[in-house]
Amino acid sequence: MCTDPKPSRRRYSQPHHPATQRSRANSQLPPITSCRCVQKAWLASRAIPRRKGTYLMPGAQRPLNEANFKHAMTITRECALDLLKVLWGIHPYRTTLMFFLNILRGLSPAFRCYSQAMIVDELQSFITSDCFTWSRLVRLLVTEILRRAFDGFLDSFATTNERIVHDSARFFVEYQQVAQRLRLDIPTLADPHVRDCLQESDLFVRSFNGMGGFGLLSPFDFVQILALASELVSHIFVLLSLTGGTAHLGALLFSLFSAVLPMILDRYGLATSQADNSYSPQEAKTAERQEKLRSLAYSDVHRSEILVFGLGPWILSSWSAARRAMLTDERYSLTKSNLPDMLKEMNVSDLLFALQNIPLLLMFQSSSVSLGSLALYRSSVQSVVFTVGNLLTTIRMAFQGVFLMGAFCAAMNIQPRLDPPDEDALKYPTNSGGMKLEARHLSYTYPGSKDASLKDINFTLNAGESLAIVGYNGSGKSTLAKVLLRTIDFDTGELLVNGVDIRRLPPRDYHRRISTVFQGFSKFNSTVKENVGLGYVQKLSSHAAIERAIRLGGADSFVGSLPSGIKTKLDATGFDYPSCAGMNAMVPSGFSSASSNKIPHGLSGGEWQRIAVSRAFMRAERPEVDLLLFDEPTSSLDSHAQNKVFDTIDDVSRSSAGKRTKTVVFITHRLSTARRADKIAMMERGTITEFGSHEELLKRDGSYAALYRASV
Ligand SMILES: Nc1ncnc2c1ncn2[C@@H]1O[C@H](COP(=O)(O)OP(=O)(O)OP(=O)(O)O)[C@@H](O)[C@H]1O
Repeated sequence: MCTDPKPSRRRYSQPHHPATQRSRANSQLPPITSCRCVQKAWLASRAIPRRKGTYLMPGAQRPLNEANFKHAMTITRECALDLLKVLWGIHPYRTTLMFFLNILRGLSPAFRCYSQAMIVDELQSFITSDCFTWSRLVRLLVTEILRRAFDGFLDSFATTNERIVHDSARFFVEYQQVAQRLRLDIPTLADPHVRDCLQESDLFVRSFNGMGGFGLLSPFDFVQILALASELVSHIFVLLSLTGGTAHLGALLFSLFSAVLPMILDRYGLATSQADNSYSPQEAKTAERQEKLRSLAYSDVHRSEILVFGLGPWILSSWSAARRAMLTDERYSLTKSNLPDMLKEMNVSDLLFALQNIPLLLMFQSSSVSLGSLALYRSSVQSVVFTVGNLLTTIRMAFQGVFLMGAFCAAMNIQPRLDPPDEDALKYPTNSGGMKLEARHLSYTYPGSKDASLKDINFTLNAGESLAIVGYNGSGKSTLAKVLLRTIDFDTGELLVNGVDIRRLPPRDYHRRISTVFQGFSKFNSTVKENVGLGYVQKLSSHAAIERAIRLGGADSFVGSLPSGIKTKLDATGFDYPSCAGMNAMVPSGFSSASSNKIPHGLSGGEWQRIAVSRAFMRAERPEVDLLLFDEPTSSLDSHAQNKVFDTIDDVSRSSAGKRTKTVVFITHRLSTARRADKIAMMERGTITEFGSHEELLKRDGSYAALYRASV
């Protein structure tokens, strides 16, 4: 796996001992294992033999072979017990109770059979002999009723208890999973193994639904094995007490064999259902494509483009090609006739099951045998066969569950790649007057790309200076912005922030010092208030702060006229509803304005951009913010609005005395705006070819001067 956890490092703070379950669940997971062997075992279990570099799809069943058995053992040894201990710690009493109740539940079927056999015996003696007593029959019936009542009570109590344990455990693991997802940065998430690991970890989290929900087993479901084992032991005990001869023992072994036989066939690759294993990466791709095309056909978001570009027939034919390919594959695997299928056709298990009646005949020959004993014998044999089958299935599911658990443990140990190791981490070096940036020979190639998007970038931007990055499309401006924002790393070179290597600054701390507008900014399907307030969540409930940010971003001009002002819900997709205006017209006249206000309101491109700029201003004025980085913040705005935004950026970056207190970097294609900056970086083919003030670059009469002349 691509991550490089250092075993010596403590990754999670130890949970304190909170009194409530909620705070326990909110605490961080103590380190389960930092052993790389879990990651290695998990990854190795996914490798497809003889196809180097190819892996099973996330969630696919691991073949039951020796290598995987060893991997399962490693995972169990390294993380199962630790994880169970952590989960047990959430509800120690209830979890212990759950274990006992499951064993008790396992014993109850044998008691049931025994009790019913006694009633049958009593009835038999009523019909055939005179040693029958009513009082004994009534006693047996009352005992049976009480037993049933107790069974019912035990069952509902055990189920409720189990649900409480599972729910808390589920919340706990879900919480860890979400927290870990939020910790991970873009380069880490770009790794396909990390994504697969998180996906399998998600499946593990979902398994906490109780009793094999989603067909998966959570560690708590392992108690099922205990319950089944105790059920098996109790039935065997009943059988042994009923029979003694070797003929009966032989029949018993025969019964067990009949239950185990299908699993043996399976073990040697003669299984009848290999669906998951035969799901090759190519088939998975076809399935994914089919699903994507189906979603496209159903999508409202892309409806306009589908209509205007006439994509309907293409979607339909592509979908049907993918679907047909899948159906053909499925049909092919179904028609493949082999030995197990033939054995299945012959219903071997049923045949063996029929033979189990032989000892019944043997018993019948014995004159002393009672009807109840026969019934008890018959039901016990059937229960043994059924329980052995269940036990083997549960063990197989548990075997698969171990790998999902391994994925969870491995996922919890993934380190965000941009986080510096604890021993190297430095605090952000504060600097009055903004952030000083020094780039030395920076280069970067996107994963999977052949060409570098950044090549040998060099510049120095002093604290409080402003820099405009200009250049042709695809010249690397946004990539440089991402590097400066520390959302991606660089391959070679050095980037100093206030004299300190940016790689030694924890990104979370560094990001507190920045406010930004991304080129492809987010549009949240929420209210104006939240769309803006998310720029500084600490002030999300402050009306005044949000209104100020809206004013600074120039969004007040239209927000005031929205149906519910800043509480208006915005339609982020733009096309999710037939049309907001249309919808308003469709609302029956009797509807109150309140209900029509619930319909998300659409915005124009420029209006959305003002919302994004307002979001950046929500945080930009904070004293801890040293860098304002705006990637084409005004590309959709008219010239007047554009100037206003840049005037505001200038105001916000200065103290009340007019001194620059924040460094400003902005990317723009409008060179009339770029000339406002102290420095301009002209980018071409991934590198800065010219750097200096507007006047200096004009004097130089190079690419910038040519671009400037072309634009004015
Ligand atoms: N995620 C990515 N994966 C691979 N290559 C990428 C990725 N993003 C950008 N690139 C490539 O990197 C190069 C620089 O892209 P970048 O977005 O930085 O250009 P830009 O100067 O901001 O362009 P524009 O002016 O059009 O916004 C381009 O060749 C682009 O194709």
